[in-house]
Amino acid sequence: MAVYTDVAADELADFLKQYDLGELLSYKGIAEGVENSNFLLHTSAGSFILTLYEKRVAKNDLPFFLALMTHLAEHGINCPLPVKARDGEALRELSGRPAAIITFLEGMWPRKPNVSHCAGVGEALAKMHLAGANFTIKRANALSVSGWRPLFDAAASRADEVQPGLRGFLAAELDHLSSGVWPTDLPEGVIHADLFNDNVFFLGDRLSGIIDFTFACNDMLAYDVAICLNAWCFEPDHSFNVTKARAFLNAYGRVRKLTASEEAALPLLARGAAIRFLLTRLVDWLNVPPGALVKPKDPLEYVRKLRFHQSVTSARDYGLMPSGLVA
Ligand SMILES: Nc1ncnc2c1ncn2[C@@H]1O[C@H](COP(=O)(O)OP(=O)(O)O)[C@@H](O)[C@H]1O
Ligand SMILES: N[C@@H](CCOP(=O)(O)O)C(=O)O
Repeated sequence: MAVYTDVAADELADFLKQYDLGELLSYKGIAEGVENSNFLLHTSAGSFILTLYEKRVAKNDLPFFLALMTHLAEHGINCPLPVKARDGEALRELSGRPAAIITFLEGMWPRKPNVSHCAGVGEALAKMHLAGANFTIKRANALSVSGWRPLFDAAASRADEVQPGLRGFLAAELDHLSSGVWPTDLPEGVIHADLFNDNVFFLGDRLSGIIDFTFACNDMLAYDVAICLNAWCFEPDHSFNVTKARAFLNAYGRVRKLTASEEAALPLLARGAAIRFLLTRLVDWLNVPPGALVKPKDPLEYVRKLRFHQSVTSARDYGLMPSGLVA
């Protein structure tokens, strides 16, 4: 459960007086997520999600996330909407943390994603990329290449406790990715940057919405594709499932076709995406705050994924044909 900061019932009832959300009927901490503290609220006006933003979220970035959700919702993407208080502001403070209430989205995230889920995600990601095209607020990706070294430095001295040799493995990969090979000329736009299965809701097999924009930023669109290849196209035993990758890439390409340069860069972008999640997971694994109700995610899952991407020689290995057509 990710609840780093608890909220007392009377404090929450007071907080809600700033909104037109009626009376608080019940609330509970949400047993999922690792980044922020989330609560499910039931009020006489309906169900809502209250988020208290924690460690990795800079307060200055919150207007970006909240405005982005509003923008995407206005452009046909089903995502939560920030709820404004009576003064017109959605961003507030609670228990010493920046806080916001967003609308509740119906659906369930898939515990065992199948090929059809992967296709749904490909289509939704491409639609989100197109919908974000005219969003004017900018936010740099704090967790791109230059953000990885500080994470490595924070974890390096204890990395070998998690797996012998991990420190050297990470150092070599970081050296490679920061040696000038990282692409700089691919199409950019607003990316979600964390579109994992617990951030995509389905009703049956139909994708019903996307949540959790707290890593969203401006970066290469194909980097978002690479993140999803990591998050959606491996099996529980960490073997790569090319059928899922093909379904995902095919569905993405039907909405927004990847350029030849984006396709060629996919193996490298997938390595970058793998080390990014490996590093944040490793830091979190080694630093669980005392008393926090959180289940840190396994960093070693990403060692295996990264090794796979290191063995990839072209986007063909992800199910793409050289022409850009899908097999
Ligand atoms: N708008 C929403 N509607 C319904 N459930 C939500 C919503 N936002 C978050 N949740 C629930 O809370 C969990 C954690 O949210 P998430 O945003 O992923 O956490 P974190 O802030 O830690 O990244 C989700 O897996 C989901 O169960
Ligand atoms: N997706 C990240 C963890 C952060 O995401 P959350 O939405 O589960 O809080 C990972 O898998 O490492």
